[in-house]
Amino acid sequence: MIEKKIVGEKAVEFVKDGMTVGLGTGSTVYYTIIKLGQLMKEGLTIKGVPTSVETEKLAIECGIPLANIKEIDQIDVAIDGADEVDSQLNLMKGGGGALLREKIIARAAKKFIVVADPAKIVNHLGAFPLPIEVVPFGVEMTNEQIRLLGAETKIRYSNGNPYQSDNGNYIIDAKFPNILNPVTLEQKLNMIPGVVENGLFNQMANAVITLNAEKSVVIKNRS
Ligand SMILES: O=C[C@H](O)[C@H](O)[C@H](O)COP(=O)(O)O
Repeated sequence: MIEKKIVGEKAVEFVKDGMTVGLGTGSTVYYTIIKLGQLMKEGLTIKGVPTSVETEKLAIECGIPLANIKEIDQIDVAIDGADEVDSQLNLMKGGGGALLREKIIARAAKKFIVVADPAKIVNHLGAFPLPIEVVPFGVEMTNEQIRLLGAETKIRYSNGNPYQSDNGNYIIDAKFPNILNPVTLEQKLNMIPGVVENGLFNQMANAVITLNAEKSVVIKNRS
C-alpha cells in the first residue's frame, strides 16, 4: 500500500549516523527498515534492535547490524507501526503478535516514532480487538478475567493451534466497546494474573507520521 511506504520511508529522517535504532514489526515499518538498509549502503552507520524474529531476519537481509540487547546502553530512537492511533496519540498495537518486545523497546528508547497510514487514525481506540499476551498456563481462566472487564474475547489461533508469540506465549484478542479510558484499561489488564502485557501503548509515542486528507505527510507531535 503506497501510504504505508510513504510514511514508513519518512521515518528515516529521525535516524542519524551512529544511532542505535529500535526496529518495530509489521507492514509499515517494513518500509522504514528497507530504506535504512539502502541508506547504509550509502554510508549511514547504525545498529538495530529488532522487536521480533521477523524483523531480525529482515534487518539482517538489509545489512543492518544488530546490537546485542544485553550490552545496549541506550536506544536513541524506536520506530514502529500501530493498529490504531487516537487523538492523544495513544496506540493500540500487537496485530502481528509482537507487542511485548515492541513495548519493551519503545519504553527504553529516548524517542518513539510511529508510522501509521491514515486508516489507523481514530477518535477512540477499540474498533480493532485489543491484543493481550498471556502465559499458556491457565489461559481459559485468564480469558475469563479479561471477559469480566467487558470484552468479547478470542484466543488467537494459527494453523489450528493457539498462536505462539516469539516469547512462547499466547495472544487473546479482546474486543472492548469504545475504549474511552485506555490508561485505566491498560493498568487493569496488566493486574490480571496470567497477563504478560497488553497492546495499549499510552502516552508513549513522541510523534506519529501519517498522511492528511490531501495525502501529504503530517507529523503529529504529542503535547
Ligand atoms: O504486532 C504487531 C505490531 O504491533 C504492528 O506494529 C502493528 O500490528 C501494525 O502493523 P502494520 O504496520 O502491518 O499495520
